[in-house]
Amino acid sequence: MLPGDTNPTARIAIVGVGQVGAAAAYALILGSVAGELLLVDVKTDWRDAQVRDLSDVAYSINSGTRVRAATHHEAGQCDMVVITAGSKWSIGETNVQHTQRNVSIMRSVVRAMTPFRPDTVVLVVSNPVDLLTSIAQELSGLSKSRVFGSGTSLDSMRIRGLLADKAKVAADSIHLPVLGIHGDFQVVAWSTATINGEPIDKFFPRDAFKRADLENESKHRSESVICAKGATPFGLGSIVSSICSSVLCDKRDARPVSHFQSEFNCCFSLPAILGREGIMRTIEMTLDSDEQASITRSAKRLRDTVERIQANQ
Ligand SMILES: NC(=O)c1ccc[n+]([C@@H]2O[C@H](COP(=O)([O-])OP(=O)(O)OC[C@H]3O[C@@H](n4cnc5c(N)ncnc54)[C@H](O)[C@@H]3O)[C@@H](O)[C@H]2O)c1
Repeated sequence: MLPGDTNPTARIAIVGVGQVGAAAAYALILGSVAGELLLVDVKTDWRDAQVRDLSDVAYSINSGTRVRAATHHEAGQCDMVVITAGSKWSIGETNVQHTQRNVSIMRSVVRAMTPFRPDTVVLVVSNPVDLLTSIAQELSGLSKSRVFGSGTSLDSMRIRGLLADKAKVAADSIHLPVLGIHGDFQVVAWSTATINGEPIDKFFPRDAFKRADLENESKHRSESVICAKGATPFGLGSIVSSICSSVLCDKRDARPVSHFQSEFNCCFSLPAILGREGIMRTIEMTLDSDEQASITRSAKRLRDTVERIQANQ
């Protein structure tokens, strides 16, 4: 990391130091993104073991980040809080039951941290990320711009990498965001795709490859990794670290993240500028009519689910 990527006076808390939380901590320590990293988990023996293991990483590279155990309340007083608390799917559990369990974990995590320091920025990573971001935002008492979710950041990074491999160019010469609700209904914004600043159709003839194949590879890669090893910690861990750096160093860079959309009264991913106050602004995009209709359909479904859950709380 470069000096402009770190903020030595900042404190970050990670709530839920399972596989994803620990990978995020590892990436944050390697990058010395903040001066102090507070780890929180309901399993306190587990949390303390993660503190000892990750402290060794900090010592081994002379990191500017120190690691310690903390409570939920202390987490709510940090500059930034990353929520990776969740539960794994159990055999026999339906999707609805699993979602309800994660909603109830998110409620208890957010309630245990309130009142938050008013300038805290909260990054929600736990799934289903758009639903849980919408719920955390409502319960936190923070301004809407200060609570956002990782959303489709990993999906966008992944499809950009896959397309870069095909085009034999660097990944950062590709613009191809994945937008909407993370998961089955996310939308790849092909109509906006560019390679080296030129529309994708100028680079690749339309029949050069099947776009649906690339989308499916990107969408289903997490499932295949989870089937084989139980979690997808590393990709997301490194994205969490770079999002924290964008916020704490007030970088004002653009990323597709899940944030509040007033038209739908819930959170989902559109590109946004990130800075010290969280979401600084949404970037307006002109999508084609199919892409827009697909996002609108799934956003309305999410809004109905959020309203149903809020009515039953
Ligand atoms: N948004 C994405 O792209 C994406 C990608 C991968 C994983 N995830 C999500 O990240 C979350 C974590 O995944 P994981 O593989 O690390 O799971 P994990 O089971 O390994 O870790 C979850 C941790 O949360 C802790 N926890 C549970 N309730 C808590 C509470 N109330 N307070 C504090 N800690 C609590 C558990 O003790 C556990 O250590 C899951 O919801 C997963 O679906 C999201």
